[in-house]
Amino acid sequence: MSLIAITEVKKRFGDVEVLKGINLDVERGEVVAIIGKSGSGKSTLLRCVNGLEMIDDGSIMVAGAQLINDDLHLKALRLKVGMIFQQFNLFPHLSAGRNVMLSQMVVKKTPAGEAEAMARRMLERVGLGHKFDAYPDQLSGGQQQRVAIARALSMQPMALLCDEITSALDPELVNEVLAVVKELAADGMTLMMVTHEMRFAREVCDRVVFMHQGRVHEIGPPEEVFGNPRTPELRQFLGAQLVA
Ligand SMILES: Nc1ncnc2c1ncn2[C@@H]1O[C@H](COP(=O)(O)OP(=O)(O)OP(=O)(O)O)[C@@H](O)[C@H]1O
Repeated sequence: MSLIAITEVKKRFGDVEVLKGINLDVERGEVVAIIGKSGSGKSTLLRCVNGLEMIDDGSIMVAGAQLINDDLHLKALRLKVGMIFQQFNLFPHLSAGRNVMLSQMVVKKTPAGEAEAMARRMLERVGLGHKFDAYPDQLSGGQQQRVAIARALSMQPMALLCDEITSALDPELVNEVLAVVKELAADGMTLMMVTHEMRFAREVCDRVVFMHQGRVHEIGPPEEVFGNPRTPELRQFLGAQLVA
């Protein structure tokens, strides 16, 4: 059984249908990149998987459980599926360690001692074991994003959704964040990532989904999607990336 099963998912905002019947199964341990032009529906798809947006039609199953729009189900879902955003959303008045502890204590009711031990382990895992007491404004953007990754990992999710997590970073800080993601992938974490980092998608991902106008337009292993694009839309998109 797939860890994430997306079937005929439709989503509209007002009159505009943004997702027009998405089918996508993500297996345990699989790393899936989602690429496509601005406005093609990539973020909306991730947000639907995490229950941040409600779907209008179709179904999403995570670990065999149907995504249902009520508070209890959504809370359970968000424990299974972590999400990391372009903006790091750390609390500025809390240290890195406290930021990582907080969600465990609030959402999971983890006792402080246990949450601290987990925070130290997860900060270590993203290479920031020495920054437990540092405040966000004492950290670079790349370090802040790694704290956000540690925070998501501390909830022990079954899968992580990454929405353009390097887009707000200065170019020289992108690689340190991607290196962490690469390690997570090597450790077997299931990942769905919306990304503009084509080289990374090619190197690290098992499958690449090209979205176009709310549909999965092409899907396949990176060597196929990047090496042998079948549709003019994907060829044009990849061409524009090369020029950019
Ligand atoms: N909350 C919302 N209300 C109304 N329209 C929305 C909302 N969220 C997204 N949209 C619209 O849905 C479409 C798809 O947006 P989405 O953010 O999913 O695209 P994307 O492929 O992730 O683009 P980008 O690469 O620019 O982030 C866009 O036209 C956007 O304006």
